[in-house]
Amino acid sequence: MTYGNESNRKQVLAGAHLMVQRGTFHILLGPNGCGKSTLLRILGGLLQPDSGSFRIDRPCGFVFQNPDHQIVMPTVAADVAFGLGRYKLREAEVRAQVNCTLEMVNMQEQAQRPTHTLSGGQKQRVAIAGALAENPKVLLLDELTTFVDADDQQNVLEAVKSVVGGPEQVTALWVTHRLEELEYADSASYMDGGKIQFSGSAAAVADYMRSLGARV
Ligand SMILES: Nc1ncnc2c1ncn2[C@@H]1O[C@H](COP(=O)(O)OP(=O)(O)OP(=O)(O)O)[C@@H](O)[C@H]1O
Repeated sequence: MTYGNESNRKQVLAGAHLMVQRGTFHILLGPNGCGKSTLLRILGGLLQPDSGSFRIDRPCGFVFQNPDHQIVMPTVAADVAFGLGRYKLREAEVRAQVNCTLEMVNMQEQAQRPTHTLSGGQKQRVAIAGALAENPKVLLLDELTTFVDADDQQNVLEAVKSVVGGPEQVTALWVTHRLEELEYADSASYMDGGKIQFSGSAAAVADYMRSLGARV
């Protein structure tokens, strides 16, 4: 993947080979600027790569680092319902789907809350519920816990963990800088210089990170 034009080209991905098993929680780690978000955006169809290929289950739900870029409605329930507008569902069906997805992220008690009164982590869970409402096979989650406190971090991770797998075999690809989050993952990868440098179980990646001098 290359950004820029003829006079100012920047190659960001250089043969990033990533394989994630369906129905698992996979963490993607790597230093700032190594290309994690670019890879995620390509997988989510938000960016068109100039070469290479990939296969991914569809539909995919994408959740951004800053929930304020994703939450568009004044209340929690209205926001989760927003994306369902294009499916021509009956009102009762929308209500049922909203309730069900808010329960998945443990936000059912907050359905009528104004979204601007939520904490960062609660907003992330509303954004996740919005993505889940459309029954995605894959959740692409870009640094959701960067700006949240420890309690919210745990709540957001547990919300994602609880929807992974299951009868629908939902897969989560979670980009983060926070190494302690490896304990939630089934598997992980470390990316640097536009390439996947190492992939394996969460424990194997933790060992690899230690070998690079990280405290895990
Ligand atoms: N739209 C763009 N135009 C030009 N360069 C870009 C664009 N988006 C990203 N880049 C550059 O591509 C490189 C990879 O960015 P990317 O956001 O994919 O990295 P990242 O690993 O997710 O970084 P971080 O952990 O800091 O979010 C960076 O050098 C970034 O500045």
